[in-house]
Amino acid sequence: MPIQAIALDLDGTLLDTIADLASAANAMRADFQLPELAQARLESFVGGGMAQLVHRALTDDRNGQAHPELHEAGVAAFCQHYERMLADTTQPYPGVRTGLDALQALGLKLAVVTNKPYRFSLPLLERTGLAHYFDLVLGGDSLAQKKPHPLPLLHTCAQFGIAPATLLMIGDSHFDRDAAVNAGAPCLLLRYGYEDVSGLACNGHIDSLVEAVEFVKNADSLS
Ligand SMILES: O=C(O)COP(=O)(O)O
Ligand SMILES: [Mg+2]
Repeated sequence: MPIQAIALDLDGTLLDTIADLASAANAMRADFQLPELAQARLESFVGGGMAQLVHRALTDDRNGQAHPELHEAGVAAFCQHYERMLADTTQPYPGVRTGLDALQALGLKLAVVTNKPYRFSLPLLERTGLAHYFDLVLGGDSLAQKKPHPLPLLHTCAQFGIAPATLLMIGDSHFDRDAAVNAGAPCLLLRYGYEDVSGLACNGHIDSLVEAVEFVKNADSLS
């Protein structure tokens, strides 16, 4: 069955958000008298949504769990800072607009399926001029579960009236790949994002969204 719709990840896939995310995380750390962390370190903490990022950024540990009261204060501080610096440097990656134009021209429905909170996701898409491409935007807090749970992708399929095997997930992390596997959807991974995905099995590794266009054209059956 051919591909009928695309679910796109946001951070590290459509938008290069890391400088603004890192600034907000470091501003939060400064509020708690914690020293600044390198952007590359904070980049390795992104992918599992804001609550996880705040745990990791406060503890400087991938598996860290901040004390619940500290975490709650950290989330409030992070939100306040990120709201302010949301789109200071954030830009679409090269090839994103060309790729979205081409995918849309193929008649595909497009969705954003991100673990980022919705309150930041839609404004970022609007401020970077990408919002008009999407029929559906799901944040990490839009449903009861987020990636790698299959629910956001299955919800997207239900909204579009399509089968999971015809929804192509395009992302930059194991959260995206695992969500696709769990939903029974095919998946392409971008190499330029926030995780080294070279060792992750999927339907293909690409360097630009433009490369996804050929993949879709050639995809007769991926299930
Ligand atoms: O908010 C995150 O941690 C990651 O967001 P993403 O799902 O768009 O990569
Ligand atoms: Mg991502």
